[in-house]
Formats: sequence, C-alpha cells, structure tokens
Amino acid sequence: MAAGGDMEDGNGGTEQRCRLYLITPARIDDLDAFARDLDSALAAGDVACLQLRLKDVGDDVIRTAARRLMPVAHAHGVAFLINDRADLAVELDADGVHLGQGDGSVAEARSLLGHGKDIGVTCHDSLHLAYEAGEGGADYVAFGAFFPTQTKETQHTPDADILTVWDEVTELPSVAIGGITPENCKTLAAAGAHFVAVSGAVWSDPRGPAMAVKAFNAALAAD
Ligand SMILES: Cc1ncc(COP(=O)(O)OP(=O)(O)O)c(N)n1
Ligand SMILES: Cc1ncsc1CCOP(=O)(O)O
Ligand SMILES: [Mg+2]
Repeated sequence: MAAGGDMEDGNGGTEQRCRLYLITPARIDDLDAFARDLDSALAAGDVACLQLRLKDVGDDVIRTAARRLMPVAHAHGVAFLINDRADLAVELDADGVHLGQGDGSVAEARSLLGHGKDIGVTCHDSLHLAYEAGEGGADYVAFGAFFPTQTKETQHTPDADILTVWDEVTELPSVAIGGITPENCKTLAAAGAHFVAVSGAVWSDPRGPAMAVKAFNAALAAD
C-alpha cells in the first residue's frame, strides 16, 4: 500500500493475516536512543507501518524526527506515516498520513499526497464514519479504543463485532487501536482486524520493544 514500505495487509498473501502497526510515543526526548530502539524493534519481527505521532511540538520537531526515523523504518521495509498533518507528510515524502475526524478531509489529503500514498482515517465506533471514509477514498479505517489506554483520552469504546461487520461488507483494511497488548490482540485479529495499532505495549514493555514485537507476532501467528 505504500511506496517506501510494505503496508500490505495479510490478505496480500503473507502467512499472517493481521499485522502490527506501531505508533510512536507522543513525546520523544532522546531521538537517537529512540532510533536505536526502533531499529531493534523492527529487526525483531514483522511490522507493517510506523506512525509518527508527536503531540504539542512544533513542525520542526516533527521534521527532525521524521528525517531521523523514516530511513530506519524504510531500511526494514516498514511504511512511515505522519499523524494529523497531510501537508507535512507531503513535505517529508512520507508514505502517508493518518487523519482524525478533526484533521482535515480525505479529499484534501489526497489532493496533496496523490494516489501512491496511504491515507487512514479514525472512525472510533462508527460504521457510518468508516463508510464515509471509504467513499472518500481512504486506504484504511481505524476503530477504537478497544481496551483501556493511557496514551489517549478516548470517549469511544467499540465492541470487536464492528471489525467483523466491516470485514464482511468491504475489503478496505481495518486497523484496531487502543490498549492493545500481546495478550488481547488475538481477539481483535480473530474478529477481522487487518492491523493492530500499538504504542504503549511496545515502547513501555520492560523487556524492551524488540521483545514486545516478538510477543505480538507470536500472538498474531498463533491459531
Ligand atoms: C491508527 C490510528 N488510529 C487512530 C488514531 C487516533 O487519531 P486521532 O483521533 O486524530 O487522535 P490523535 O492520534 O491525533 O491524538 C491514530 N493516531 N492512529
Ligand atoms: C492514538 C489512539 N487513538 C485511540 S486509542 C490511541 C492510543 C493507542 O496507544 P496504546 O496502544 O498505548 O493504547
Ligand atoms: Mg489526529
């Protein structure tokens, strides 16, 4: 799905249907140390995508982080998306953008990014928002938060059934997000999620991010 990295979902013939989608912490104090952690995490197993999700920082901080981290992602064949900002995604030649309901339209992002890039849309617990995003030309829709999370204040807590319904009515990939761990991710994959988007359970794992990636891939591969 993306030029610089492989965001193909499992339906593309890979042996594992549901794949891991990583999201950076909202704040990265030591960029070089994070880049080393990222490199070891991506070397540890299959990851479809990394989303740079810095919050409450200036554009130059996002630019610096993207220029340091995108090459690491691409070295492992991992797509690199920017959160919120289609304009920066274009400027930085990222593989796409993730848009929340307040981050501008798919049409606007597509006019900036063109068709070779991935545009994802937050759809909370709403099939209506997902249909709207799909009709607008989104490349994936994201539902969540499925489990309690400390990473983001969320009002929406969908049931996993929404993933099954979505999988039955369309081939447009779905991403599940919110409090996902190696212990609970399989329920979402079994329900139909094409990707599980994860932040805290990887970057805050006391065993280190590489062991967390291994644990997720072991859980997602298990029957
Ligand atoms: C894959 C994925 N899904 C949902 C979100 C949340 O986006 P949004 O609602 O715009 O909230 P912020 O992440 O911008 O705080 C996401 N970033 N990625
Ligand atoms: C960005 C976002 N959107 C809904 S929940 C969430 C946080 C995901 O992070 P974590 O995997 O740590 O719960
Ligand atoms: Mg957003």
